[in-house]
Amino acid sequence: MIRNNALDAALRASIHSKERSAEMLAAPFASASTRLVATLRAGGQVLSCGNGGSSGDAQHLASELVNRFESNRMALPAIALSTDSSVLTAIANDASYARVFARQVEALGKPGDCLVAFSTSGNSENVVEAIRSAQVRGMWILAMTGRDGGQISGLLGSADIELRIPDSSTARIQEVHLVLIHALCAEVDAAFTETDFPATDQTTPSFSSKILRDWDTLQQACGYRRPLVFTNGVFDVLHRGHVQYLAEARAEGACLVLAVNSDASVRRLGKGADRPINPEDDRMAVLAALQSVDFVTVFDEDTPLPLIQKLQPDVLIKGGDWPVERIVGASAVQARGGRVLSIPFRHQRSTSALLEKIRGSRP
Ligand SMILES: O=C(CO)[C@@H](O)[C@H](O)[C@H](O)[C@H](O)COP(=O)(O)O
Ligand SMILES: [Zn+2]
Repeated sequence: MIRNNALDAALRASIHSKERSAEMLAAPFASASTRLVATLRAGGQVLSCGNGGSSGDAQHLASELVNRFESNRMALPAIALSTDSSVLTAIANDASYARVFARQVEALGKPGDCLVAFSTSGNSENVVEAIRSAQVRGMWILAMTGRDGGQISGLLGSADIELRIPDSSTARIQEVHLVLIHALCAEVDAAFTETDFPATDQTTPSFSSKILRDWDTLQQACGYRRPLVFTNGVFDVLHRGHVQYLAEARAEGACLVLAVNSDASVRRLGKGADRPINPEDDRMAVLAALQSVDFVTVFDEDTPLPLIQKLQPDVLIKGGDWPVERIVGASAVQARGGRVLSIPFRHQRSTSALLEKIRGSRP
């Protein structure tokens, strides 16, 4: 058998690097794949970037998300930021090469999206700048690094994930990055099977899957989808004011959880003997059909405080009739650095007024 020493050495070194990575990256890889799937399920997109061989990796990942990896599934949104030479040359020429990815993140990134940042040294300035811009926009970072993780490692926050290859050779690090790309894509393929997304509706999961009564299940489903927005209410007879307010609430983050008062808890509010008009199952079904609502749940307590404490939302929202200081759970959310908003009503509508009108028109 003829062997080539250079090839043997490269293959041996690559295998060694892959074996060490298998030992060290199992846990962060599991978090990264779970989080990537959750991001895509929430309608978030993936932006990817890197230089040289890593720009190829960024493109490789995006192509397999947009098209497919090994099995048929819906198309998924991903853009490699190293592909448009007009955009790249304009930014590099008018600003600087350090800004080529950051500027595109500012143009395309939305809260809850993922930036996959490839850098074997962890020090490429344009990748570092892209990470900073993505963090400002409420995106999370999946950093694919090597060596000691460089500057990138120090920039990452608690919401970010680093897959750092334990090697010091750029080539070996890139070789393991490619294995990670394929392993991530296999997890994405498995999560987005044709069964989950039937051919008749390839983009919208069925609305009944948004109704999660069990708070543990809800916490698992939305825990990674941050910034997480929470609101609550009775929502007995849905009207235009509700729809507008929920759309504005959703725009504040990457996922909106809506908790409705149970029928028993509505009765305790003393709105009238015949309230709620619509039982909780019906109210939840109608709300789950709204595009702005990611999950609907129910609470039986007098206030949603226990649920807010469990989910730890980043943004807590009520309608404009609630001043911030009276919003239940406000101090718990603010203590974690979250925001509490009272969204002014743009349409003066109320369920009680609607009901009076209907009753008044009875023959
Ligand atoms: O592919 C290779 C080396 O294998 C090179 O093109 C390499 O990617 C370039 O030198 C990059 O500029 C290195 O950047 P980084 O990995 O340190 O961020
Ligand atoms: Zn290379």
